[in-house]
Formats: sequence, C-alpha cells, structure tokens
Amino acid sequence: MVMLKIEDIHVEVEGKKILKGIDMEIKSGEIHVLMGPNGSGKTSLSLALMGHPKYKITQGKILLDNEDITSLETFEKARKGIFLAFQNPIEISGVKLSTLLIAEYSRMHSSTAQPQMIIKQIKEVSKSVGVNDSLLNRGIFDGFSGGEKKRTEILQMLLIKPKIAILDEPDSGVDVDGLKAISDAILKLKSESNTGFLIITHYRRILEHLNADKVHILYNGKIVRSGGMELAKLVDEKGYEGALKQFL
Ligand SMILES: Nc1ncnc2c1ncn2[C@@H]1O[C@H](COP(=O)(O)OP(=O)(O)OP(=O)(O)O)[C@@H](O)[C@H]1O
Repeated sequence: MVMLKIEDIHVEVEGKKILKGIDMEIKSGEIHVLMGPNGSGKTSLSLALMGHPKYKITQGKILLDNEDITSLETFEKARKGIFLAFQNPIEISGVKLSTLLIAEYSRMHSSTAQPQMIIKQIKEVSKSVGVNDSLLNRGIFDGFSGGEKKRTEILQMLLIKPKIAILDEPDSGVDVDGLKAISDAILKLKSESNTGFLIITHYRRILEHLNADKVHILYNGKIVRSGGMELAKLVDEKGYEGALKQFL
C-alpha cells in the first residue's frame, strides 16, 4: 500500500509564510479533496509537494512509503510516482504535444516501439477524455482552450498512471461532458492502478461523480476541518464564509 504522508508542512514563498503546519495522509485508492477560499494556500501546497523551488518547505516532512522525499527535485518526485495537474498549465509552443506524450508513454511502458505505434495507443486513451487528435500536433497547450488544457492534463495522468495524483482544480473551465469524462478517468485510475488522489476544487459538482474519502478545508494556511462529503455540501450551501463561521 502506497501512502503519501504530509507531516507538519510549513511553506514560504518570496519570504511570505503561506502554509503553517499541514498534516495529511493519502493512501492508495483514496480520494482526498482540498477546498478553501481564494488565497488560502491550496496551489502553494500542491507546488511545494511537487518541489517547485519558489515554494520553500521550511519545516515538516513529506514521506512516500516511509521514504523522506521532502528535498527531492521535481523530476525525482515524478519518477517516484507523484503527478501534478496544474491549475494553469503553461504553454510550451516549441514542443509538440505528441512528442511529450510519446516520451511519457515510452518511459511508463518501457516501450521501444515505433512512435507511430505508440501514437495509436495514445489516441485510444485521448478519445476517452475527449482530447481531439488535432491537438496532438500542436505545441504543448499552445492556444488550447481552458477545457482542452484540463482534459489534456488528465490524458497525461492516464498515460503515466501515477501512484499519487494531485489535481489542482481539474473542473475549472470544463464543460458538463468534460466533467463527466474527467471524473470517469479518475475513477478508472483509482480502480485499475489504485492511485491515491488529492483533488483541489471549489465546487461540489465534480464530487457528485466521485465518492471522496475525505474533504479538508484550508483557511489561512491551516487545515481547519477534515471530514466527509458533508463538508463540501456545507461549503456549497453556506459559502466559505458561512462554513468557516462554524469552525473558527
Ligand atoms: N510566487 C508568489 N509570490 C508571492 N505571493 C505568492 C506567490 N504564490 C502564491 N502567493 C500568495 O500565496 C497565497 C496563497 O496562494 P495560492 O495560490 O496557494 O492560493 P489558493 O488557495 O490556491 O487560491 P485560489 O483558490 O485563488 O486558486 C496568496 O496570498 C498568493 O498571493
């Protein structure tokens, strides 16, 4: 059983304290949801977990299967099976999306097959998340719509089959069909690869498709409440302000 254990993580950005002691345990096959008002530190947590150099972990530890991975470089964390789908993926116009996906697929499957063969496999998976074949020939995220970016990140996740997937607002800018496709992809990976998830969202809509194991509410750099789906329902009905009044 794989487990990501976050122990008392404190994070600073540009000298500003953002996270002030976060604890969490995500086991294989579990879906954890992180909610919290704008600016509470959700993206900072995801970037710090993945090793972004600007998001400095000043205290605490990240353990993957009891191994301390706190100070590893981003590529080392990725190789150990941690995946991050960005809130706002950046465009890399000089590299074709198909080149990136073929490289990811080849490494994941230790495949030495010809790129034409690999791309056939990739197209099968991309169909399932509604990524149009024409996007594969464009630069990475180059001019992609918001929803196309989100679907493409999920396609990468399906090809990589990570142990732990951190998804930063996978539901933002996605249409109703996209939301269903993304939720189905999460459930497929959970059941087939036993991936553990940390999903950042503001909305209960995506959670209607997923049976989340835990919901955490982040406020001002601290988790102020953890519980079940009733927390997401509370936020949906009362807003963060109303919900937080009950915890603080
Ligand atoms: N590179 C940076 N430089 C300065 N401040 C930063 C930087 N990155 C994040 N912050 C600040 O850290 C705080 C937390 O930001 P973060 O993006 O983690 O919030 P969030 O909970 O993900 O918000 P949202 O729901 O709006 O996406 C904010 O006040 C933000 O302005």
